[in-house]
Amino acid sequence: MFSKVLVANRGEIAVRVMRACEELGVRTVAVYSEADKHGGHVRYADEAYNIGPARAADSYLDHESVIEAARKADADAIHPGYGFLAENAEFARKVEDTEFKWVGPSADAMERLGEKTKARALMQDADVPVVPGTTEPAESAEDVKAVAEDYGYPVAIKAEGGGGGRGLKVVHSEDEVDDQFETAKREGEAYFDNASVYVEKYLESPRHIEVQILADEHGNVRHLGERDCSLQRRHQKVIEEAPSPALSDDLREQIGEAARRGVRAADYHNAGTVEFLVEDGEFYFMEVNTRIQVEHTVTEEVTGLDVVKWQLRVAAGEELDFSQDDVEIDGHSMEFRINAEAPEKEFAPATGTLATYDPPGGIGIRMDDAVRQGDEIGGDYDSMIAKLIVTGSDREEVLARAERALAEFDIEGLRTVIPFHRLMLTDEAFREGSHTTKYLDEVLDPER
Ligand SMILES: Nc1ncc2cc(-c3cccc4ccccc34)c(N3CC[C@@H](N)C3)nc2n1
Ligand SMILES: [Ca+2]
Repeated sequence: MFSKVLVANRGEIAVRVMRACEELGVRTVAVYSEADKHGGHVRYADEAYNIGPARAADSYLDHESVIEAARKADADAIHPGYGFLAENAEFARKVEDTEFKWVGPSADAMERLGEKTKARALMQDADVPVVPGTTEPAESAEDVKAVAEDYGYPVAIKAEGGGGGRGLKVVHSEDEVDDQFETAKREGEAYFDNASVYVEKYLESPRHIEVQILADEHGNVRHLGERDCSLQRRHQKVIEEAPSPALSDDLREQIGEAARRGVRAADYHNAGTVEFLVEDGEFYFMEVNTRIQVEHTVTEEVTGLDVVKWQLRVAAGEELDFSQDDVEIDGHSMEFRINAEAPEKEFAPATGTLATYDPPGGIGIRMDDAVRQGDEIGGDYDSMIAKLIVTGSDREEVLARAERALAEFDIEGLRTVIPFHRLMLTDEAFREGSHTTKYLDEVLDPER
């Protein structure tokens, strides 16, 4: 096991990784920008290095600054967290070429799976159902029409460099194809520096189901069950849960095994998430996230497995010491992202001072955060300041416990989405688990 790990991130995920290190007897190194010099992750670490000004491009995204800090600290490994450089194959390759171990999949695996059309072809070869469409880039509007010929409208034109809702164009009829195709390529070039697009049958109201994977460097691949991320607003996940209320046990088993096959075929190691769309009892591969995710927590709560500790052990060459049959889903868990945003102002980012920060407690409550009362919350980075994870024996108990926890949660001095979460818990569709990925957008912005 490593003796010292540098966490190339900030906020709650940096503290999360450092907690795993603490439990493994590993010393921790924080990196921070000028804006974060009093940050929670700096307070928590054994040592900390300034890597630049507030602007992420000049600090948390600066390859050389991060590697330089690892050298100064004489760290053994670098854990990227999520966001920032976590899925940057170029940086992963740079780290692989240094004396530091990269805590994540290989740069090659990231590249194999990062290219959406390559990933789709690879999954198809592994008998993983993919959303019907092309596994090669679309060269012309004719390719779009060909998919519509086979599967009907609407179809989706997706940018190879897109993801997370960016670079997705829905085409409802043939007369829209030419313009939408040209626009998709132009925007792909402009936003992702990649004009390549591909085509899929557009599923009208899918659930967004993702499977947590752990794979060691000795050929063991396990899935840790699924998460349901269907409650989203403009492609931002709001509440995630495990297990999904929408899957039968049979579908659960099929999706988990498909995810394992796909990851094995990709020669993938460490933690990863295989994303699927589920509609009418069918599931379709969408993409792989080659990083630890914000919502990994709900999987940990229902399996009892510490995914981040396993990332560190696998990176240190250890074997997964449990079989697939040992993985049991017990109970139910929901994660509420606590964002500094004003729900009444279209969720605009909010800044201010945490005059009061009094999170809930009690049975089944987990808080993953890096803030404390009195902290300044600026607008330099993403708006999530904490995660409230609520676990219980079943979904009903989680809903009741979440209502209690959100009622206890007291934040003054800063607008947050807590009132929105309280409202969601009174929503009929959400309470019965029948919401789809479109539900929120249709409820909150019906005219969109
Ligand atoms: N062929 C096909 N059909 C339906 C889809 C539905 C989504 C989707 C997934 C999750 C939330 C959404 C919210 C509004 C609109 C779409 C979604 C989707 N996403 C959204 C972000 C990225 N992960 C891919 N791709 C889709 N692709
Ligand atoms: Ca994704």
